[in-house]
Amino acid sequence: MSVFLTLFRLVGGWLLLAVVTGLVSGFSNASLLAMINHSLSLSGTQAWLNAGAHFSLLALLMLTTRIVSQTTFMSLGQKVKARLRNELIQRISKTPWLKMEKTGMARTLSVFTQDLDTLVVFFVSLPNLFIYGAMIAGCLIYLAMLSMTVFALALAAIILGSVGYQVAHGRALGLLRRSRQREDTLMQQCKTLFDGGREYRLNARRLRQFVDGELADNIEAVRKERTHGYVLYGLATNWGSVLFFSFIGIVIYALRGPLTLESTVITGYTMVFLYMIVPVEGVLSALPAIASARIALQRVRQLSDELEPEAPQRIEKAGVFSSLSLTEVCYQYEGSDGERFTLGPLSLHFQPGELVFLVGGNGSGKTTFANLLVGLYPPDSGEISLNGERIGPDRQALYRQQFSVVFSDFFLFGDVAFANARTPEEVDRLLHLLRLNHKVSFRDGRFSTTSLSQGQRKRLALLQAWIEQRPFYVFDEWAADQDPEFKEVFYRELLPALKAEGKTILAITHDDRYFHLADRIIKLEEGRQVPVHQAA
Ligand SMILES: Nc1ncnc2c1ncn2[C@@H]1O[C@H](COP(=O)(O)OP(=O)(O)OP(=O)(O)O)[C@@H](O)[C@H]1O
Repeated sequence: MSVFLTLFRLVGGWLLLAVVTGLVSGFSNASLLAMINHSLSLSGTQAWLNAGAHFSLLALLMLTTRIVSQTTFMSLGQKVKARLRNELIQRISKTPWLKMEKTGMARTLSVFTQDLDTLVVFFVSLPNLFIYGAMIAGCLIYLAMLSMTVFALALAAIILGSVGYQVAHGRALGLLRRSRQREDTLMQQCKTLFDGGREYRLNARRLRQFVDGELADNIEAVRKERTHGYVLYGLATNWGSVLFFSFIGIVIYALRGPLTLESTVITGYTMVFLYMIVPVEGVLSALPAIASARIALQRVRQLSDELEPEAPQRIEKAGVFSSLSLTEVCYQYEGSDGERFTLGPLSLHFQPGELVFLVGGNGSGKTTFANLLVGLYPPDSGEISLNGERIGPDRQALYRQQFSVVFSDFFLFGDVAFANARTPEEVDRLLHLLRLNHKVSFRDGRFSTTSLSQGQRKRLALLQAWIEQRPFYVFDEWAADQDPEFKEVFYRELLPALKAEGKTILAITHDDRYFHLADRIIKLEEGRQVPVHQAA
């Protein structure tokens, strides 16, 4: 029932319309049967004509309500899908980066595609559920009118069928739920197949191990769980059919004598029973769609809950950047194997126009510090102040807008968000300085191409950051994949030019031959700041 309540919340009155028209269609369908049965005993032209007119009206009602129900359910399926997609996208866009990182793209994509499609399939099967359900209910009422004893027997068969169905259903649901979780892993594994595509091609053994091992095992596990789940549903459906036919057989052949049923009454029963075969099987085969939809909705809701949005943000304009302070700031990773890495406690101060280098060995916490500094990771303790004001949870978004970052694994956009922050002449000048002017042009806020070498792409990412005109720049090992000539340009021309504009720069670097150019060097070791011993 919770599936319907959730869907009702999403589409409201339209769902009610689709359900009611479906029920009307089903009941009018059952009434048609009663009418046909009744008409067989009529005599006289007038009586036939009257019955014919009733028949036509009822048939028209049954058909029009069926069409309305089917089309409404179908369009509601797409509506729910679009609505949930929008809700999820809105939520993702408001989720702090750390939560997104933890949730992972594979699971999100899997919910976005498979689970939402499952809901659409559910909506497609809903008309049958309601129309057939009402037909069965109508037929049962008609049966009750014909004979209460036969009706009681039918009810007993239905109860027996439901108990059997529930047993299979509980087991099948568990299997389907487990297989859906496996599909997330499968999605992640397919991503690995692409992300590591080059490395796999260069290492055939690794590729085979992955494809024939983990990946094949998972595909097989999904196949088994799905097959078992659906076979159980199939068995439950057949159990329903067996009961149904046994019931028909018992009533028509075994109870005909004891119940002293006349052959005209028997004809009536037979018609009702035969009429019920299609709806009974239709309802039984539509039931797995409800189970799948329930799992899909649970997964959508779970993802939505996990993607908890940031605290409501204060609407205010940032003042001119004058200082940034970190006081006793700490951040800790909780590794899955219980291993922990702690950054801090760190107390640091930054001012406009400062060029600061952040150095330290691999794994010393430089990138973690950059994420913390720019507000992508919230500090576990300590505080960050901008222009002397503490940055609370309600000012995180505003705080982040102070920074332009080129991460070591940066994402290169084809356009620039703040195209007017620099003039086209300034952009052209920097394109020249970055030696990109022969490759890329910048028009109407877009770059002509991003199909460049890795080093060139990184230069373009720097250009984008520069165009944004933020007060604080962070470069994570920006020069690592630049040629020596361009390293010179970066350290001796670009960084000083940004500094001359009054920008604060934190550059994570291992290039010790340029360390003397920094105003200050921060060195990290195992997450803690240590003194720098710089060669003269
Ligand atoms: N997502 C994560 N979950 C758990 N631990 C992490 C995570 N990311 C990094 N770490 C751990 O935090 C430590 C610091 O990592 P970080 O990436 O900040 O180092 P770094 O100084 O930037 O290293 P490098 O010079 O190699 O880029 C490492 O020991 C790493 O194992």
